Order: sequence, then C-alpha cells, then structure tokens
Amino acid sequence: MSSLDAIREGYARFDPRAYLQNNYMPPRADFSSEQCVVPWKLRCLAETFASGEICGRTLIDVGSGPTIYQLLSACEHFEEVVATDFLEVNREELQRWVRGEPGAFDWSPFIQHVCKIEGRGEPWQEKERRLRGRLRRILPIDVHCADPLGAPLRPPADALLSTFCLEAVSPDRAAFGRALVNVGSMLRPGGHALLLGALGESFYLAGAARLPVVPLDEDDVRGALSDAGFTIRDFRSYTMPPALRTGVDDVQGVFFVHAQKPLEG
Ligand SMILES: C[S@@+](CC[C@H](N)C(=O)[O-])C[C@H]1O[C@@H](n2cnc3c(N)ncnc32)[C@H](O)[C@@H]1O
Ligand SMILES: O=[N+]([O-])c1ccc2c(c1)CN[C@@H](CO)C2
Repeated sequence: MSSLDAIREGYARFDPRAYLQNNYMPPRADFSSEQCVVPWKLRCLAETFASGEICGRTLIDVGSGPTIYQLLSACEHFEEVVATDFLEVNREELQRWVRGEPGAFDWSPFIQHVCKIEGRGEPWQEKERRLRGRLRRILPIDVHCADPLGAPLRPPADALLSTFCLEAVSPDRAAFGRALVNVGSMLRPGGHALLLGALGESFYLAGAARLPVVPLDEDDVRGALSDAGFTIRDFRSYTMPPALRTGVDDVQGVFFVHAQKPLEG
C-alpha cells in the first residue's frame, strides 16, 4: 500500500463531529481572549481581507472539512466561495449548515466574533445569510492530483484559501510541496493564496481516526511556497499555549501566510 493509500484509509475513519469537538469548541474556541488560537486565526484572516486588495469573482477553499469559520471574512470580497473536501461526510456536514438543517454545527459564536472584529456593526445573522448565499458549490477534491477537482477550474480562482489541509494529508515534505503546486494550478496568475496550518505536528485525532501529519517548520512552508512559484506577502506564527495542548494532536504552533502567484507565467 502506498503512503497516500494509507492516508486515504485513515481518512475513511475521520469523524467530523469529533474533529469539530476537538478543535472548534472550548478550550480552543474560546472567544474571551484574543490570545486564544481561534481568535488569532480569525484575526489573521479578517486583517488580511480588510485591505480590500484580495477580491474578485471566485475564492476556492481547499480541504474545507466540516468547517466554515475560514470563510467568514473571505465571503465579503467574492461573488462566490467554493468549498471542497475529500470526504463526502464533510461535504454533507457543510451542506447541513448551508441549509440551516437541524443537527448542523453551531457556528454563531464564530460569526458573532468575526462581526465584532470586522467592526461593521452588522447583525451576525446578516453575515450568516451572506455566506450561505455565496457558498453555492461544495466539491470533491484530491490535492494529490494534478487537477485536484478532476478537471481544470475554468475560469481559475481569483483567490485560494486552505486551512490545516496540505500538511494533514501529505506523507512527507515533498508531497506537501507537490500538493501546493497542484492547488496553485487552480489560481489565476496574480491571484492570492492564504494558508493556515500546523507547525511541528505529527498526528491528530478525529474520533476513531488517527491521522499522520508531516511536521513543518516556518522554513519548510516558506520553501514550499517559493518552490511553487509564490511570493510571500505576510507570514505570521502562533505558539500553542500549554492549556491548548489537549492531547487531540501534538501541534506546536500555527502558521498564517499570505502569498501571491506572479502575474506572468
Ligand atoms: C485537518 S482537516 C482541515 C479542516 C478545515 N479546513 C479546518 O480548518 O479545520 C483536513 C481536511 O483535509 C481533507 N482531506 C483529506 N485528504 C485530502 C486530499 N487528498 N485532498 C484534499 N483534502 C483532503 C480531510 O477530509 C479534512 O477535511
Ligand atoms: O488550534 N486550532 O485551532 C486548530 C484547529 C485545527 C487543527 C489544529 C489546531 C491542529 N491539528 C490540525 C490537523 O492537522 C487541525
């Protein structure tokens, strides 16, 4: 069995609800302190989108999983947000939220927090409605394929977002770098890429699933982006405090990077 097959087999046991519980409920989803990891992630995205420089028709989110927090600031600046994931159970979890179906995960604390830090003073239900209206495609994806969506994205995306995906699905740094090239092919020249991801992590749990992660440091991320032809615009990192090292993974920190694909080539 290839290392990619082993990872695919691990994801067959991925439990979206356990994953949400592990990462998007307290203590990690604690909005009372800006020092907590989820407010830090949301602030990175809100501040980066606040300039208005990153905008256009389509943003594609790679490896969305069962989460929408990563789209809350992005959705203001694109006509359409395309979510993607390898697993049908995750795509179904996203559909449940989009349709406001019972049993969907409650993202309202996240939406309320983003409305607060964006400072527009809008009711959070307005933002929820706007995201639901712009999240019109939830597609299967495999970042290990040259065409991750199975065929080239036409027209290419104006922006690409991916959070905790590439390092969590790649057996080694070379595969991480190839996956980055693959997803970069969906982005138009001059388009922006925003990545959040794990630093120094080797595994994470999601119910019965125990998934291997390729441990990355800042230089690995910078090098992979440079090798994939991206220019780095901003790089930030967060150190996971002891209180948030809960045993659901061995993550040491989180990186945020804003990169751009050159106009030519
Ligand atoms: C750690 S989760 C990240 C979820 C979400 N983006 C977040 O920020 O929490 C990794 C996601 O990658 C997806 N995945 C697994 N294999 C993949 C592949 N080959 N290509 C794309 N996504 C994949 C999983 O289904 C899972 O939803
Ligand atoms: O602290 N967080 O907000 C947070 C959110 C998601 C994830 C992590 C940490 C660490 N593990 C990754 C999977 O490799 C998923």
